[in-house]
Amino acid sequence: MIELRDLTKRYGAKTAVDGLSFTVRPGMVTGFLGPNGAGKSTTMRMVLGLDAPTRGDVRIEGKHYAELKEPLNSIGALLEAKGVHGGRSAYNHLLCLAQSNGIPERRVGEVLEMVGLRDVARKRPKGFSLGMGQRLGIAGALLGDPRILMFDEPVNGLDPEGIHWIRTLMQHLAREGRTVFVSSHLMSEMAQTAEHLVVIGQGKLLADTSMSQFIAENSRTHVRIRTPEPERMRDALFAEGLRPVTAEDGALEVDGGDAARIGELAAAQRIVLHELSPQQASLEEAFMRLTAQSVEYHGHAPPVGTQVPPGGAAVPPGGTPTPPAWGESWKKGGRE
Ligand SMILES: Nc1ncnc2c1ncn2[C@@H]1O[C@H](COP(=O)(O)OP(=O)(O)OP(=O)(O)O)[C@@H](O)[C@H]1O
Repeated sequence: MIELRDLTKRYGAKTAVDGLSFTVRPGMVTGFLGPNGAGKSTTMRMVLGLDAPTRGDVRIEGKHYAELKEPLNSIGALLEAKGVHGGRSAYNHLLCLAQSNGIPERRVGEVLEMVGLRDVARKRPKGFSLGMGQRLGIAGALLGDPRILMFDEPVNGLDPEGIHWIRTLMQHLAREGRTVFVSSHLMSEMAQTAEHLVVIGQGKLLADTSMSQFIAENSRTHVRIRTPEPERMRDALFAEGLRPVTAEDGALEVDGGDAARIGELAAAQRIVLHELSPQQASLEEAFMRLTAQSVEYHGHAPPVGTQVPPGGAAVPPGGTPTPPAWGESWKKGGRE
């Protein structure tokens, strides 16, 4: 378990982490999400005692990192895969780490096997691909057989096979009852990996919720209808108690509507349809809406599919404005 209480880090005038309080629990993968510069790496460095908090506290199994007797047995971390001595073989790199932490040498062979690097164990990491470097970093994290694992953007730059491997490994470690805390700036990646989500923006907690709750709240469907007779269709929908809105391209959109029922309604009234399609909001869109106000470096265009008026709420194209309190219900303490 990792517990953060009011964790804050300032660099001069910049507040990188701003009063974060949440708990990372064992037995599941917890995704730590936020746009670039949100404060994820700074938070993880404070967990490991590499950065001192300006205010607040973070504990691993109830202790500060510096108080852990055998830190590698408690928490294994992958912060930056490049932190490997390029001139030493992969085996010797891990052996040094093992010896300086009282870990038996046989464990080196075991972790190399686990990450699939046994055949290149005697090679120098200098010549390793990005994926092999990540695997070596993960081998180092697993060396002490820790109860807690923490990975900072582990899939960055990996090919699909590497991404699949890391995802499967994290889920396997969680099923063994370990605490797995993994950061990413990609919602789509986390949707397939994490059971729980902690979302931050500009150092502040935006959400602390289960993935299933996040999906349930964000997979609201609407039905899109295109017809040469929009007025008649609109009247027919209203008569059925449905409330269509007109999208920018003139299509009608019915929130939460049932496509089959709407099709039958159109047929009964002999209204010609050019399109009748159920639509689902993607989690990536939901994540971008949530963090839109707190993205540190905006590009020239707003996030795809959203328009954000200054200080206002996100508006899906042609849709109903999302209230500013969007997602409020699953902020902080939304665990079931
Ligand atoms: N040593 C430092 N000195 C000054 N500012 C820093 C320092 N480290 C981080 N920051 C700033 O703190 C903020 C948070 O950075 P951090 O690297 O923790 O974010 P992140 O969420 O990990 O981002 P990314 O996804 O881009 O890695 C950024 O604005 C960053 O520029």
